[in-house]
Amino acid sequence: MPNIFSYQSAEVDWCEGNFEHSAIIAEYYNTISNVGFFALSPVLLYLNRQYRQHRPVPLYIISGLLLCVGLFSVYFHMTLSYVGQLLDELSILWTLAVAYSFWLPKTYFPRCIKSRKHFFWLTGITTVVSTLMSFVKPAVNAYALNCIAFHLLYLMWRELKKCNDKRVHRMAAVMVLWWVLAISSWISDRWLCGLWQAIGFPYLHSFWHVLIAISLLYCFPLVIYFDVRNEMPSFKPKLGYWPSDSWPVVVPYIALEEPLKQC
Ligand SMILES: CCCCCCCC/C=C\CCCCCCCC(=O)N[C@@H](CO)[C@H](O)/C=C/CCCCCCCCCCCCC
Ligand SMILES: [Ca+2]
Ligand SMILES: [Zn+2]
Repeated sequence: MPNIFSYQSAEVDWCEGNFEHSAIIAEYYNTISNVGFFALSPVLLYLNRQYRQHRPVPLYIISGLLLCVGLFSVYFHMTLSYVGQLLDELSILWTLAVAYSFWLPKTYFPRCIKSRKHFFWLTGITTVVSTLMSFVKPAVNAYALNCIAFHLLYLMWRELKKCNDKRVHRMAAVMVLWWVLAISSWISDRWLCGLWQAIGFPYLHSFWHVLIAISLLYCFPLVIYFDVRNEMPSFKPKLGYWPSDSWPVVVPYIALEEPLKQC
């Protein structure tokens, strides 16, 4: 029986050639391109610090989980081991589960769920079952995870229908654009590897890492914006860009404004 920790024991092998740039790192560019996930957490925590002061638990837990996603993705591409692949996929699954538990607006709860506490239990049980099922055919897991993005898009669209702020709509459009580029790179690497190898550019999966990290940079402020609007009625969310609106490269964040108090 092959050792599940051994190099190249995973079901999946990405298009980039193995051990071409290092004797210990199987896919060199797919490994180093995870750097974005390590930057994402401190950026989210720092820029959204007003939100963090009022709702520290979700932001700290999600930031920690994003670091795990980066770490396990590095381990996976470095070794291409079976354990690496499962850790990579399961860390994404649990990050999504925690994000949904904290941030899914109550209006989207199934009818039988009466409170967020019950929703926590539902997501917890669903995620444990999915974790067990993920061992059946690990190669399918990534496809299932990518499908969740379509549900996220649907949620964003429903929430945007209730929002008149043009800047927020623009930020959502930019997020979708980055995601389309990201998912196109992921699919191209998976399905058209022969073509990319033939032209000597089998690096699309590293582009996916960078592009999905950028789309998350837009996705989280949007989620925070809707959370403040739905769950923190004493504040008004305000979209800002760091370092300033006029810079060519900017990072979005959410500031909290207290609506004028009536005496
Ligand atoms: C109300 C809900 C709020 C949800 C907030 C979103 C939380 C997103 C959390 C984590 C996503 C991390 C995805 C990074 C993957 C990096 C590792 C990787 O590349 N793994 C591959 C193998 O190396 C593996 O094949 C990839 C699997 C697919 C993962 C797809 C995850 C879907 C993420 C949704 C992203 C939303 C962005 C914009 C949505 C339109
Ligand atoms: Ca490879
Ligand atoms: Zn990857």
